[in-house]
Amino acid sequence: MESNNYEMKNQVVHTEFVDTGYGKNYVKLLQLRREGDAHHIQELEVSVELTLNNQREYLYGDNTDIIATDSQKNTVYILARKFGVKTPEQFALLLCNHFLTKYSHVDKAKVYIEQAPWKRMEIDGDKHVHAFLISDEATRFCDCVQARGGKPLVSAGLKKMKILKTTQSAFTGFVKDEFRTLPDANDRLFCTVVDSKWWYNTVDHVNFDKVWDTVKQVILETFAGPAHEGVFSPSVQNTLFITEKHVLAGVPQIEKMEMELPNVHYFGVDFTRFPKINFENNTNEIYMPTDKPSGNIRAAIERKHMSKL
Ligand SMILES: O=c1[nH]c(=O)c2[nH]c(=O)[nH]c2[nH]1
Repeated sequence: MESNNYEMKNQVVHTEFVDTGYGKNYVKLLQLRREGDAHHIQELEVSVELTLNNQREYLYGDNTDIIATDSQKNTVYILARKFGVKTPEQFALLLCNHFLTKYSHVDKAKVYIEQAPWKRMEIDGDKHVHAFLISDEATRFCDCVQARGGKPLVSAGLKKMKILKTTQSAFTGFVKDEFRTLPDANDRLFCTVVDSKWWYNTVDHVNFDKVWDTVKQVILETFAGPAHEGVFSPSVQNTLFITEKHVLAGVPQIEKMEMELPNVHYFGVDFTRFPKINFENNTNEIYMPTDKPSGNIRAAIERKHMSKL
């Protein structure tokens, strides 16, 4: 990065660039592919960022090297039209490769894509050929970063997936001191909003759609357990770690995974404060959903490559 000396109010300030980048955010596109009556859609929001090999536009107001963010936006549409969008990851790779090969003064290209969660409508149990419904179960996203001369680094993720279970969750045995008021909970509700991201160790022959579905299923199964028994969770921390372990065990192309799980609290309402009310003898349990504050638990794990000695 270029360094520069700037004289300001008779003082010379020495600075150098730590990082630069510019691009177009949130370029929205919908791809429609018609296969006879069967139509397929893919809606994406694409953000592009380029880093150039010099900073003359910042330093001197010299724009000769700037590939306008407007041109970057056009590139998104042109490449989608020319090559089609197969998966968000494949499209991010295509864009990074394009910017690095077309412009020799681009040092690094970064693309972030979010996919709109359209699902095919079902009418009378049949999948509709051309009608869709947005389902915000989870948001799929991916990231691709490629530096000149380097391999593309692709990560993908799943966020905003809210899940809840009503038993098989406990939290006991934590620090007992003068700051503690929370009692041990042997059986509590467990609700979280999954935010996860994983990094690929290869981009060759990866079925990105299949991996995304697999990771989502592993997260759900590790949280919920078998349909009729469930699985016990001693803490959010332990469930988070076991989920990441299962993902790395199940998908060899994933090198590293991070998750952030807020602990969305559901507090029991204290009905002993209403001594004059007769609540009958029933099984209604009433909780108070509390979105803030929430606990927040996060961890990232990566493969440890053991030497073969
Ligand atoms: O699973 C949990 N982990 C914590 O660290 C924690 N802290 C807390 O108050 N409740 C919980 N639950």
